[in-house]
Amino acid sequence: MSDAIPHLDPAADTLVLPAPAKLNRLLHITGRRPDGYHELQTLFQFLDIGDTLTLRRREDGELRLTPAIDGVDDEDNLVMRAARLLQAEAGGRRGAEIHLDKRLPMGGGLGGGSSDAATALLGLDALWGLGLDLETLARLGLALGADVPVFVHGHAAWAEGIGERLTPVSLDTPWFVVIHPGVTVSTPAVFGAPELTRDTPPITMARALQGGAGSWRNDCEPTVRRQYPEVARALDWLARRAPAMLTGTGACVFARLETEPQADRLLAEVPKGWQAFKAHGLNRSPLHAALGR
Ligand SMILES: C[C@@](CO)(OP(=O)(O)O)[C@H](O)COP(=O)(O)OP(=O)(O)OC[C@H]1O[C@@H](n2ccc(N)nc2=O)[C@H](O)[C@@H]1O
Ligand SMILES: Nc1ncnc2c1ncn2[C@@H]1O[C@H](COP(=O)(O)OP(=O)(O)O)[C@@H](O)[C@H]1O
Repeated sequence: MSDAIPHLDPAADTLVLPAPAKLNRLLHITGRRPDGYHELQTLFQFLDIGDTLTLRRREDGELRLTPAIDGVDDEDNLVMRAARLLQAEAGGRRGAEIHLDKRLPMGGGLGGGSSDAATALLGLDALWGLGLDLETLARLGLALGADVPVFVHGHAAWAEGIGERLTPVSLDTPWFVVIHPGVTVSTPAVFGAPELTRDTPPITMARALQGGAGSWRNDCEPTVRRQYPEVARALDWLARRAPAMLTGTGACVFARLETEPQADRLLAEVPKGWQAFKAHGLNRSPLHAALGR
Protein backbone atom coordinates (compact mmCIF):
# COMPACT_ATOMS: atom_id res chain seq x y z
CA MET A 1 0.00 0.00 0.00
CA SER A 2 1.40 3.38 -0.99
CA ASP A 3 2.27 5.85 1.72
CA ALA A 4 3.00 8.52 -0.87
CA ILE A 5 1.55 11.91 -0.09
CA PRO A 6 -0.73 12.83 -2.98
CA HIS A 7 -0.67 16.35 -4.38
CA LEU A 8 -3.31 18.27 -2.53
CA ASP A 9 -2.86 21.55 -4.34
CA PRO A 10 -6.14 22.91 -5.70
CA ALA A 11 -5.06 22.10 -9.26
CA ALA A 12 -4.67 18.36 -8.51
CA ASP A 13 -7.61 16.51 -10.00
CA THR A 14 -6.62 12.93 -9.05
CA LEU A 15 -6.02 11.31 -5.67
CA VAL A 16 -4.81 7.74 -5.11
CA LEU A 17 -5.68 6.71 -1.55
CA PRO A 18 -5.51 3.60 0.64
CA ALA A 19 -8.51 1.97 2.32
CA PRO A 20 -6.82 -0.16 5.00
CA ALA A 21 -8.20 -3.30 6.62
CA LYS A 22 -8.97 -3.48 10.34
CA LEU A 23 -8.76 -6.20 12.94
CA ASN A 24 -10.87 -6.51 16.08
CA ARG A 25 -8.11 -7.32 18.60
CA LEU A 26 -10.79 -7.83 21.31
CA LEU A 27 -14.55 -8.10 20.89
CA HIS A 28 -16.99 -8.41 23.78
CA ILE A 29 -20.78 -8.47 23.43
CA THR A 30 -22.24 -6.76 26.47
CA GLY A 31 -25.93 -6.57 25.62
CA ARG A 32 -28.68 -6.31 23.05
CA ARG A 33 -30.61 -3.10 22.28
CA PRO A 34 -34.38 -3.03 21.82
CA ASP A 35 -33.86 -2.73 18.02
CA GLY A 36 -31.97 -6.07 18.04
CA TYR A 37 -28.49 -4.57 17.52
CA HIS A 38 -25.81 -5.75 19.91
CA GLU A 39 -23.81 -3.56 22.27
CA LEU A 40 -20.11 -4.19 21.82
CA GLN A 41 -16.80 -3.35 23.37
CA THR A 42 -14.01 -3.73 20.88
CA LEU A 43 -10.41 -2.75 20.11
CA PHE A 44 -9.92 -1.73 16.48
CA GLN A 45 -6.50 -1.65 14.86
CA PHE A 46 -5.53 -1.00 11.23
CA LEU A 47 -3.39 -3.10 8.92
CA ASP A 48 -0.91 -1.86 6.33
CA ILE A 49 -2.78 -3.63 3.55
CA GLY A 50 -6.14 -2.90 1.97
CA ASP A 51 -8.02 -1.64 -1.06
CA THR A 52 -7.04 1.40 -3.14
CA LEU A 53 -9.34 4.14 -4.42
CA THR A 54 -8.43 6.47 -7.28
CA LEU A 55 -10.58 9.59 -7.32
CA ARG A 56 -10.69 11.98 -10.26
CA ARG A 57 -12.65 15.19 -10.40
CA ARG A 58 -15.46 15.41 -13.00
CA GLU A 59 -16.69 18.80 -13.99
CA ASP A 60 -20.16 17.58 -15.07
CA GLY A 61 -21.35 16.70 -11.56
CA GLU A 62 -21.69 12.96 -12.32
CA LEU A 63 -20.50 10.16 -10.03
CA ARG A 64 -19.10 7.04 -11.72
CA LEU A 65 -17.62 3.93 -10.11
CA THR A 66 -15.50 1.25 -11.80
CA PRO A 67 -15.18 -1.68 -11.92
CA ALA A 68 -18.45 -3.35 -10.88
CA ILE A 69 -18.08 -5.73 -7.89
CA ASP A 70 -19.60 -9.19 -8.26
CA GLY A 71 -22.79 -9.45 -6.22
CA VAL A 72 -23.00 -5.75 -5.28
CA ASP A 73 -25.07 -3.30 -7.38
CA ASP A 74 -23.12 -0.11 -8.11
CA GLU A 75 -25.64 1.99 -6.23
CA ASP A 76 -25.34 -0.33 -3.18
CA ASN A 77 -21.56 -0.20 -3.22
CA LEU A 78 -20.52 1.58 -0.02
CA VAL A 79 -18.18 3.79 -2.07
CA MET A 80 -21.06 5.08 -4.17
CA ARG A 81 -23.32 5.47 -1.15
CA ALA A 82 -20.62 7.48 0.64
CA ALA A 83 -20.05 9.64 -2.43
CA ARG A 84 -23.78 10.37 -2.81
CA LEU A 85 -24.11 11.26 0.87
CA LEU A 86 -21.20 13.69 0.66
CA GLN A 87 -22.45 15.15 -2.60
CA ALA A 88 -25.82 15.88 -0.98
CA GLU A 89 -24.11 17.38 2.10
CA ALA A 90 -21.86 19.58 -0.05
CA GLY A 91 -24.49 20.81 -2.48
CA GLY A 92 -23.53 22.08 -5.92
CA ARG A 93 -22.52 20.06 -8.94
CA ARG A 94 -19.49 18.17 -7.71
CA GLY A 95 -18.67 14.98 -9.56
CA ALA A 96 -16.02 12.27 -9.54
CA GLU A 97 -14.76 9.23 -11.38
CA ILE A 98 -13.88 6.58 -8.80
CA HIS A 99 -11.84 3.45 -9.42
CA LEU A 100 -11.89 0.82 -6.66
CA ASP A 101 -9.04 -1.67 -6.63
CA LYS A 102 -10.62 -4.32 -4.39
CA ARG A 103 -8.11 -6.61 -2.72
CA LEU A 104 -9.71 -7.34 0.66
CA PRO A 105 -12.07 -10.32 0.82
CA MET A 106 -15.67 -9.18 1.20
CA GLY A 107 -17.52 -10.02 4.38
CA GLY A 108 -14.30 -11.27 5.96
CA GLY A 109 -14.41 -9.23 9.16
CA LEU A 110 -11.64 -6.98 7.80
CA GLY A 111 -13.99 -4.01 7.35
CA GLY A 112 -13.14 -3.49 3.68
CA GLY A 113 -16.49 -2.02 2.65
CA SER A 114 -16.51 0.34 5.63
CA SER A 115 -12.94 1.40 4.92
CA ASP A 116 -13.74 2.01 1.23
CA ALA A 117 -16.62 4.25 2.37
CA ALA A 118 -14.38 6.22 4.75
CA THR A 119 -11.72 6.69 2.06
CA ALA A 120 -14.40 7.93 -0.35
CA LEU A 121 -15.63 10.43 2.29
CA LEU A 122 -12.20 11.83 3.18
CA GLY A 123 -10.88 11.63 -0.37
CA LEU A 124 -13.83 13.42 -1.97
CA ASP A 125 -13.78 16.01 0.83
CA ALA A 126 -10.17 16.75 -0.19
CA LEU A 127 -10.79 16.53 -3.96
CA TRP A 128 -13.77 18.88 -3.77
CA GLY A 129 -12.07 21.22 -1.27
CA LEU A 130 -14.95 20.98 1.21
CA GLY A 131 -12.89 21.16 4.40
CA LEU A 132 -15.41 19.19 6.49
CA ASP A 133 -14.17 18.11 9.91
CA LEU A 134 -13.73 14.46 10.88
CA GLU A 135 -16.72 14.58 13.27
CA THR A 136 -19.03 15.56 10.40
CA LEU A 137 -17.59 12.91 8.10
CA ALA A 138 -17.86 10.25 10.84
CA ARG A 139 -21.52 11.17 11.40
CA LEU A 140 -22.21 10.75 7.68
CA GLY A 141 -20.26 7.48 7.72
CA LEU A 142 -22.17 6.02 10.66
CA ALA A 143 -25.31 6.04 8.51
CA LEU A 144 -23.50 3.57 6.23
CA GLY A 145 -22.22 1.19 8.90
CA ALA A 146 -21.05 0.94 12.49
CA ASP A 147 -17.44 0.36 11.45
CA VAL A 148 -17.13 3.46 9.23
CA PRO A 149 -16.39 6.06 11.98
CA VAL A 150 -13.17 4.41 13.17
CA PHE A 151 -11.83 4.51 9.61
CA VAL A 152 -12.85 8.19 9.34
CA HIS A 153 -11.08 9.13 12.57
CA GLY A 154 -8.04 7.10 11.56
CA HIS A 155 -6.71 6.07 14.95
CA ALA A 156 -6.74 2.64 16.61
CA ALA A 157 -9.57 2.82 19.09
CA TRP A 158 -11.49 1.37 21.99
CA ALA A 159 -15.08 1.33 20.73
CA GLU A 160 -18.37 0.99 22.54
CA GLY A 161 -22.06 1.20 21.62
CA ILE A 162 -22.38 -0.58 18.29
CA GLY A 163 -18.82 0.51 17.59
CA GLU A 164 -19.37 4.23 17.12
CA ARG A 165 -18.28 5.59 20.53
CA LEU A 166 -14.54 5.82 20.05
CA THR A 167 -11.57 6.52 22.28
CA PRO A 168 -8.17 6.57 20.53
CA VAL A 169 -5.64 4.08 21.89
CA SER A 170 -2.11 2.95 21.04
CA LEU A 171 -1.87 -0.83 20.88
CA ASP A 172 1.13 -3.07 20.39
CA THR A 173 1.94 -3.21 16.67
CA PRO A 174 2.97 -6.78 15.90
CA TRP A 175 2.95 -8.60 12.60
CA PHE A 176 -0.09 -10.67 11.74
CA VAL A 177 -0.75 -13.63 9.51
CA VAL A 178 -4.36 -13.45 8.37
CA ILE A 179 -6.13 -16.50 6.92
CA HIS A 180 -9.38 -16.45 4.99
CA PRO A 181 -10.69 -20.02 5.29
CA GLY A 182 -12.78 -19.65 2.13
CA VAL A 183 -16.25 -19.65 3.68
CA THR A 184 -18.72 -16.77 3.78
CA VAL A 185 -19.92 -15.96 7.28
CA SER A 186 -23.36 -14.42 7.67
CA THR A 187 -23.10 -11.61 10.25
CA PRO A 188 -26.89 -11.70 10.96
CA ALA A 189 -26.71 -15.50 11.50
CA VAL A 190 -23.92 -15.06 14.06
CA PHE A 191 -25.70 -12.24 15.89
CA GLY A 192 -28.97 -14.17 15.70
CA ALA A 193 -27.60 -17.42 17.20
CA PRO A 194 -29.47 -18.30 20.43
CA GLU A 195 -26.31 -19.44 22.22
CA LEU A 196 -24.24 -16.33 21.41
CA THR A 197 -22.67 -14.79 24.53
CA ARG A 198 -24.50 -11.49 24.98
CA ASP A 199 -23.89 -10.77 28.63
CA THR A 200 -20.19 -10.21 29.04
CA PRO A 201 -19.91 -7.68 31.88
CA PRO A 202 -18.69 -4.33 30.53
CA ILE A 203 -15.08 -3.58 31.44
CA THR A 204 -13.17 -0.32 31.47
CA MET A 205 -10.81 0.53 28.65
CA ALA A 206 -7.98 0.72 31.19
CA ARG A 207 -8.64 -2.86 32.26
CA ALA A 208 -8.79 -4.11 28.68
CA LEU A 209 -5.46 -2.47 27.88
CA GLN A 210 -3.86 -3.58 31.13
CA GLY A 211 -4.72 -7.22 30.38
CA GLY A 212 -2.73 -7.03 27.15
CA ALA A 213 -3.04 -9.03 23.95
CA GLY A 214 -2.72 -12.38 25.74
CA SER A 215 -6.02 -11.78 27.55
CA TRP A 216 -8.06 -10.59 24.55
CA ARG A 217 -10.82 -12.71 23.01
CA ASN A 218 -13.76 -12.45 20.61
CA ASP A 219 -17.21 -13.41 21.97
CA CYS A 220 -18.36 -14.37 18.45
CA GLU A 221 -15.72 -17.10 18.20
CA PRO A 222 -17.57 -20.06 19.81
CA THR A 223 -20.66 -19.44 17.65
CA VAL A 224 -18.66 -18.96 14.44
CA ARG A 225 -16.62 -22.10 15.22
CA ARG A 226 -19.84 -24.09 15.60
CA GLN A 227 -21.54 -22.68 12.49
CA TYR A 228 -18.44 -22.79 10.26
CA PRO A 229 -16.15 -25.80 10.93
CA GLU A 230 -13.62 -24.53 8.36
CA VAL A 231 -13.11 -21.39 10.47
CA ALA A 232 -12.59 -23.63 13.52
CA ARG A 233 -9.99 -25.64 11.56
CA ALA A 234 -8.12 -22.47 10.54
CA LEU A 235 -8.19 -21.17 14.13
CA ASP A 236 -6.93 -24.48 15.52
CA TRP A 237 -4.20 -24.68 12.89
CA LEU A 238 -3.00 -21.14 13.67
CA ALA A 239 -3.31 -21.50 17.45
CA ARG A 240 -0.88 -24.43 17.42
CA ARG A 241 1.75 -22.02 16.05
CA ALA A 242 0.99 -18.56 17.55
CA PRO A 243 -1.71 -16.75 19.56
CA ALA A 244 -4.74 -16.70 17.24
CA MET A 245 -8.15 -15.00 17.09
CA LEU A 246 -11.19 -14.32 14.92
CA THR A 247 -11.75 -10.77 13.60
CA GLY A 248 -15.28 -9.35 13.75
CA THR A 249 -17.72 -12.11 12.86
CA GLY A 250 -15.09 -13.70 10.60
CA ALA A 251 -14.47 -15.47 8.38
CA CYS A 252 -10.88 -14.20 8.72
CA VAL A 253 -8.68 -15.38 11.57
CA PHE A 254 -5.31 -13.97 12.53
CA ALA A 255 -2.16 -14.91 14.41
CA ARG A 256 0.06 -12.43 16.21
CA LEU A 257 3.84 -12.55 15.69
CA GLU A 258 6.62 -10.38 17.04
CA THR A 259 8.71 -10.11 13.88
CA GLU A 260 8.29 -10.07 10.12
CA PRO A 261 10.55 -13.12 9.58
CA GLN A 262 8.33 -15.11 12.00
CA ALA A 263 5.30 -13.99 9.97
CA ASP A 264 7.04 -15.03 6.74
CA ARG A 265 7.84 -18.48 8.14
CA LEU A 266 4.26 -19.03 9.29
CA LEU A 267 2.85 -17.75 6.00
CA ALA A 268 4.98 -20.23 4.07
CA GLU A 269 3.43 -23.11 6.06
CA VAL A 270 -0.25 -22.18 5.47
CA PRO A 271 -1.98 -25.10 3.73
CA LYS A 272 -2.98 -24.60 0.11
CA GLY A 273 -6.68 -23.87 -0.20
CA TRP A 274 -6.69 -21.11 2.39
CA GLN A 275 -5.98 -17.56 1.23
CA ALA A 276 -3.42 -15.96 3.53
CA PHE A 277 -1.33 -12.82 3.83
CA LYS A 278 0.91 -11.07 6.31
CA ALA A 279 0.37 -7.51 7.50
CA HIS A 280 1.71 -5.09 10.06
CA GLY A 281 -0.54 -3.60 12.78
CA LEU A 282 -0.86 0.20 12.66
CA ASN A 283 -2.24 2.67 15.19
CA ARG A 284 -2.54 5.44 12.59
CA SER A 285 -4.46 4.83 9.40
CA PRO A 286 -2.36 5.04 6.22
CA LEU A 287 -5.25 7.04 4.76
CA HIS A 288 -4.62 9.86 7.23
CA ALA A 289 -0.88 9.60 6.69
CA ALA A 290 -1.49 9.97 2.93
CA LEU A 291 -3.84 12.94 3.35
CA GLY A 292 -1.78 14.58 6.09
CA ARG A 293 -4.85 14.79 8.38
C1 LIG B 1 -19.23 -7.04 14.57
C2 LIG B 1 -18.38 -6.22 13.62
C3 LIG B 1 -17.16 -5.73 14.40
O1 LIG B 1 -16.31 -4.93 13.66
O2 LIG B 1 -17.98 -7.15 12.66
P1 LIG B 1 -17.61 -7.27 11.11
O3 LIG B 1 -18.79 -6.90 10.27
O4 LIG B 1 -16.44 -6.41 10.85
O5 LIG B 1 -17.31 -8.74 10.96
C4 LIG B 1 -19.18 -5.04 13.10
O6 LIG B 1 -19.49 -4.14 14.15
C5 LIG B 1 -20.48 -5.37 12.40
O7 LIG B 1 -21.04 -4.14 12.00
P2 LIG B 1 -21.71 -3.90 10.59
O8 LIG B 1 -20.71 -4.25 9.53
O9 LIG B 1 -22.32 -2.57 10.59
O10 LIG B 1 -22.80 -5.02 10.60
P3 LIG B 1 -23.87 -5.31 9.47
O11 LIG B 1 -23.27 -6.17 8.43
O12 LIG B 1 -24.55 -4.07 9.07
O13 LIG B 1 -24.87 -6.14 10.39
C6 LIG B 1 -25.65 -7.15 9.91
C7 LIG B 1 -26.58 -7.60 11.02
O14 LIG B 1 -25.82 -8.06 12.16
C8 LIG B 1 -26.47 -7.70 13.35
N1 LIG B 1 -25.64 -6.82 14.17
C9 LIG B 1 -24.59 -6.14 13.65
C10 LIG B 1 -23.81 -5.31 14.46
C11 LIG B 1 -24.16 -5.21 15.84
N2 LIG B 1 -23.45 -4.43 16.65
N3 LIG B 1 -25.19 -5.90 16.32
C12 LIG B 1 -25.94 -6.72 15.52
O15 LIG B 1 -26.86 -7.34 15.99
C13 LIG B 1 -27.77 -7.04 12.95
O16 LIG B 1 -28.75 -8.04 12.86
C14 LIG B 1 -27.45 -6.50 11.57
O17 LIG B 1 -28.59 -6.34 10.79
N1 LIG C 1 -17.02 -1.48 -1.51
C1 LIG C 1 -17.44 -2.59 -0.86
N2 LIG C 1 -16.55 -3.50 -0.45
C2 LIG C 1 -16.96 -4.61 0.22
N3 LIG C 1 -18.21 -4.90 0.51
C3 LIG C 1 -19.15 -4.04 0.13
C4 LIG C 1 -18.80 -2.85 -0.59
N4 LIG C 1 -19.92 -2.20 -0.80
C5 LIG C 1 -20.93 -2.93 -0.29
N5 LIG C 1 -20.47 -4.04 0.27
C6 LIG C 1 -21.29 -5.06 1.00
O1 LIG C 1 -20.90 -5.02 2.39
C7 LIG C 1 -20.73 -6.33 2.92
C8 LIG C 1 -19.71 -6.31 4.07
O2 LIG C 1 -18.47 -6.11 3.53
P1 LIG C 1 -17.06 -5.97 4.27
O3 LIG C 1 -16.93 -4.62 4.87
O4 LIG C 1 -16.03 -6.37 3.30
O5 LIG C 1 -17.08 -7.06 5.41
P2 LIG C 1 -17.07 -7.08 6.99
O6 LIG C 1 -18.21 -6.19 7.46
O7 LIG C 1 -17.27 -8.53 7.33
O8 LIG C 1 -15.75 -6.60 7.45
C9 LIG C 1 -20.35 -7.18 1.71
O9 LIG C 1 -20.76 -8.50 1.86
C10 LIG C 1 -21.05 -6.49 0.54
O10 LIG C 1 -22.33 -7.05 0.31
